[in-house]
Amino acid sequence: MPGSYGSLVELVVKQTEAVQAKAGRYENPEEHPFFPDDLPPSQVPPHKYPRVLNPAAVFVNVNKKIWDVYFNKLLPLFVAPGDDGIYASTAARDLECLQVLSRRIHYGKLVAEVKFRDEWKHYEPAIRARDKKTLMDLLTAPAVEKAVKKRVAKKASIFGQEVKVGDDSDENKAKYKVDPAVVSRFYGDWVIPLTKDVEVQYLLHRLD
Ligand SMILES: O=C(O)C(=O)C[C@]1(C(=O)O)C=C[C@@H](O)C=C1
Repeated sequence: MPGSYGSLVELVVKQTEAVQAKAGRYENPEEHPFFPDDLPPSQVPPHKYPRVLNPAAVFVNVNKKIWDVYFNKLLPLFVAPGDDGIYASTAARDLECLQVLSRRIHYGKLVAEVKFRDEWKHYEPAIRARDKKTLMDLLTAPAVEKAVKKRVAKKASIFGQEVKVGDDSDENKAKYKVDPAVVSRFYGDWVIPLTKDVEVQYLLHRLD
């Protein structure tokens, strides 16, 4: 792309984020911009979001990593190679996917806050010692991770199933838009680890 935007998707994301910032999107602590520099201020009356997190939470933003993982790890797992030329619609879908992933991963802040409140006696010394490994061990729940991976595979097989009528030969053979095993693997390899990364980063600032 000519100008300073780099790729077309960067142009679409930057410009859309600027419009959404004016509409107050990033006043919501659950939303994180991919290009936080130079965003215009909100032009809508402020909404009173409940203050649940430590204010330092605003400094935790792993969207750079999410961007890299989305384009370089996730898309190659299931997107057919080639060029259909429909760039604007594709970039719009990319932005939707990126925003959903970002919201899910940054929910780690809220999860970490709940864990801290439940078990602050264990978390506090590790935070003061800036002991990332202990924090990671404390917040990790392998059984929950296993259940999450199973659940997303099931959801992908239910909601991502191609619906066919009148083709009896194929009736019993489900076809999926995205292989459920790929979704499960993507969660195990990237979504959950990035969520945990957010949790640790947030906890390190929890006593600021
Ligand atoms: O549910 C939790 O306890 C979380 O911290 C979230 C999550 C996840 O990303 O799904 C991350 C870490 C845990 O090991 C289990 C699950």
